[in-house]
Amino acid sequence: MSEFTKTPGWLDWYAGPSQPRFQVPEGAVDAHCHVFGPGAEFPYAPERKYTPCDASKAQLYALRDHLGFARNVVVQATCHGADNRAMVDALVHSGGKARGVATVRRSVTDEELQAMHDAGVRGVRFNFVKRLVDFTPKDELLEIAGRIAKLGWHVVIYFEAVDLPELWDFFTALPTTVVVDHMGRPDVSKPVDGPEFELFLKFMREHPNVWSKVSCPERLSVAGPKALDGEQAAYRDVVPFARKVVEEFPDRVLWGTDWPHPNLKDHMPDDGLLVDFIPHIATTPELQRQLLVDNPMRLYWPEEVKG
Ligand SMILES: O=C(O)c1cc(C(=O)O)oc(=O)c1
Repeated sequence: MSEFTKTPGWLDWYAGPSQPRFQVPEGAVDAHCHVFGPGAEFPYAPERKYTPCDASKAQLYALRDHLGFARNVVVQATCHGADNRAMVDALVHSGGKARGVATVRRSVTDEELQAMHDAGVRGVRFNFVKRLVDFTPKDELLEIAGRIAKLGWHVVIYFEAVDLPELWDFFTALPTTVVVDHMGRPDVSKPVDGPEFELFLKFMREHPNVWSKVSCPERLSVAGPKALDGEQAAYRDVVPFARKVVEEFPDRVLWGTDWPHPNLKDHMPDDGLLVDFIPHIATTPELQRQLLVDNPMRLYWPEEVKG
């Protein structure tokens, strides 16, 4: 029994997701998902901002198989702070089918970084979303970035669109590939060709080392409809934003379920219907293959990519 009590109002992941109508290409990678605990085995961090339901590696890999994916990238969830044991445990029990993104502090040793590398970690996450983490000084993050660059890792950044101007100089100084979570959380009630999203596109245009996950329509959508009850046109207000990024930067985009969808307040999506969102944003088999196979393989399993 876990001694943890979930944050009030917590929504658990959707049990019994539907079978997607969209068949993902062979070898597809779910490049953004998490494990939570289980808390009794891998306790949540004292400094966490939320306490989730448990979401184990076995449940994650069952979802992978159900949706038709071949591999996962497991991103350290903030409820585990810089204790990467649950994520690393998921990687080492994946049979080589999962890679990971860790959260580390400057106190991490080279031996610990190497052990994580051996387990399949290929990146660190810097989080600037204030409801999720306490502030970390930029000099500490730059020091970490310099160290992990030597391992060939990349930096994943999570921030809100309104904070991009202030973070621009820091982001553009990072010495690695930089992967933006959830398109930098655009406000999709604003125009897709308005100044806020244009700044994000400019960030990607001017910096060829910047990639984006075109994930989390369930988080970004304002007008819906929700991916529930067989809805095949879910989150249509997010489509123009994600489609724009996929079409302009087809070789620098990734997609992930974001399972088990931390901190959703309004509803929990049916992950099968979330997969059916993909062909609305990557509209040709070629774009779908780049998004789901070629790009994540190049970033996370480069040794398996020929030529
Ligand atoms: O928006 C969020 O609440 C959220 C949280 C986390 C995390 O807690 O790690 O990860 C995500 O990708 C998104």
